[in-house]
Amino acid sequence: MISVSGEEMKLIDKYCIKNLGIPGIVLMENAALKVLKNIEMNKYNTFVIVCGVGNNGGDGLALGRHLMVQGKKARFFILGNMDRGSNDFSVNYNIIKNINGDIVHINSDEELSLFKDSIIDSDIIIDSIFGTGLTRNVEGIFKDVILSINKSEKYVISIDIPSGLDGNTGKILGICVKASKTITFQLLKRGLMGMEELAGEIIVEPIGIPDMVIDSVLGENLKK
Ligand SMILES: NC(=O)C1=CN([C@@H]2O[C@H](COP(=O)(O)OP(=O)(O)OC[C@H]3O[C@@H](n4cnc5c(N)ncnc54)[C@H](O)[C@@H]3O)[C@@H](O)[C@H]2O)[C@H](O)CC1
Ligand SMILES: [K+]
Repeated sequence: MISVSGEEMKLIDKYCIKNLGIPGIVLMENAALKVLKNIEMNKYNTFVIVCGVGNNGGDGLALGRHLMVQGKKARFFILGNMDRGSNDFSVNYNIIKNINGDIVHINSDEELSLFKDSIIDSDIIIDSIFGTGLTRNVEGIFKDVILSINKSEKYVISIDIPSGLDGNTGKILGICVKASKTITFQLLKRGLMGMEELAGEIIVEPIGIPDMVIDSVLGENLKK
């Protein structure tokens, strides 16, 4: 099976959007539906969805919208500076606001303890904090949240990559979510290889990226 670095995945993403005209929001929606497909819906009713403000977070918001539409209880916890939200994250954030979604921004100890209480009452946690955009060690409130997720021993699904794991090297950057299942998009990220201990069951799901893009980007990189 082909494996890619986070950087290569971003180049593939960019090629799709810039050269083929497939909007990123379409890839994000496809990604969300592929995570939905891998959730045993009859088992879970109350979801806690933890979102960063990048596209990984956007995936979680889009997934949560589909869960809400299917009658599931979803509470969204947002981590990070909203002013730095990616465009596609913001599109899905606004939709959740418009459908009166239950959103909590974790900026204080008070909201952190609300988060801890919510995960105790939940059936399942969705980890959409960081994906291939993780750039440095996880610290502060992000670390506290991941600690709480891991302490909860709840069933956890990580979107694309367990948050805190470097998608290129497989290194843990400070702390990492311990997932029960990880749904990674289109191609296996190199950092996930052999990481079932942390990522749980790893499922690679295509999200509609044509092979010609992968051949062209990876072919280019192989030539370098
Ligand atoms: N083709 C595809 O594979 C698709 C992937 N999708 C999803 O997009 C993410 C990658 O999104 P990106 O916006 O590049 O980055 P992240 O969301 O992973 O995170 C970036 C976000 O987090 C901040 N950040 C980074 N490191 C830290 C840190 N240590 N502490 C705090 N904050 C940090 C950074 O500043 C950004 O704000 C990919 O994984 C997929 O889930 C698309 O949705 C669909 C196509
Ligand atoms: K994640």
